[in-house]
Amino acid sequence: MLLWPAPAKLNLFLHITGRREDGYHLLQTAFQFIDYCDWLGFRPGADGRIEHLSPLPAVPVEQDLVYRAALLLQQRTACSQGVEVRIRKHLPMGGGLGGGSSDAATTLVALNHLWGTGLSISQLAQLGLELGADVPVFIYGRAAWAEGVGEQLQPLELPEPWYLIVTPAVHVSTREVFTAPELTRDCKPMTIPGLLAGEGENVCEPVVRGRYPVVAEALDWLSQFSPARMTGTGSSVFAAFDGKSQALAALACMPSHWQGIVAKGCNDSLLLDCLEKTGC
Ligand SMILES: C[C@](O)(CO)[C@H](O)COP(=O)(O)OP(=O)(O)OC[C@H]1O[C@@H](n2ccc(N)nc2=O)[C@H](O)[C@@H]1O
Ligand SMILES: Nc1ncnc2c1ncn2[C@@H]1O[C@H](COP(=O)(O)OP(=O)(O)OP(=O)(O)O)[C@@H](O)[C@H]1O
Repeated sequence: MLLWPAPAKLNLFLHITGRREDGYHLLQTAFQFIDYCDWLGFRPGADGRIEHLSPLPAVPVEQDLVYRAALLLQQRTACSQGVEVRIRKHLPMGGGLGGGSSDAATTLVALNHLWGTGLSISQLAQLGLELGADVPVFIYGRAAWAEGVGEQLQPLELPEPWYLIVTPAVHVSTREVFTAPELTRDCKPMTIPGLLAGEGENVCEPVVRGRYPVVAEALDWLSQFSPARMTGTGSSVFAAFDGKSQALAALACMPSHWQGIVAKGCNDSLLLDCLEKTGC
């Protein structure tokens, strides 16, 4: 069975410029992928059943984004086929690396191909947005400048450094951060040249630092090697290094109760590479 990658993302900065009427926050962010991923396997079947063969311990199957993505595509395209899905989960959950969203995106892209449902990439991205604000960027698979709730995307060419990503053992709820009264919601609009000149920060960082001291500790520890920042609403924090060996050397000093990943920044995601290689 072909395994499909569902890579992680980093938010290189994250600003909030306002709020929509439905309460969702208007963001500016830059997404870049890393070459570290979950792996998903799909076996299509004729009987219409969607079976999740490797459910996640803490997530009921009906709430799993892989199951929800498969069901959504099946229903919207009136597809009569089903599928057995297996996941090899590597990405930490609730870490701000977008693992659930990426699993959903890979499911939509893979099943659209395997079921022959014929949706365009932009139709898949629109469908994905119903599952989560981060899903569209994973469907397009290109590093991007994002606005709106993260669905207005412009491709970006960015340096592709090695990153050390540290995930302290704490689950940060995205909803909790976005409802925090102390969150800065009135950032002045930034521009792509500003990003490339090094401007930008993650406005969720002070909120998470204040509420989860272990994230503050991880940021402070990582900053001794290279400027460190939180991705998304945390809990993962990351720093860029010139080479893999420097990132691995820092990882070797990391306190053992944290999870650390050394990975390369990618402007094209592993999913996109896989589609290009297989000619899908
Ligand atoms: C923080 C980011 O990871 C940055 O990339 C994303 O904006 C979050 O995207 P996501 O995990 O796909 O988020 P969703 O599953 O759509 O939303 C989770 C919860 O976060 C809040 N939320 C999310 C995104 C957004 N732009 N504004 C919000 O207020 C909403 O209360 C929502 O109920
Ligand atoms: N396939 C899945 N993988 C991971 N989490 C899932 C999945 N399906 C549903 N979830 C739910 O989504 C929540 C967020 O998981 P995820 O790993 O995407 O967090 P995250 O990286 O912080 O995401 P984001 O930055 O997009 O908020 C989990 O706590 C879990 O309850």
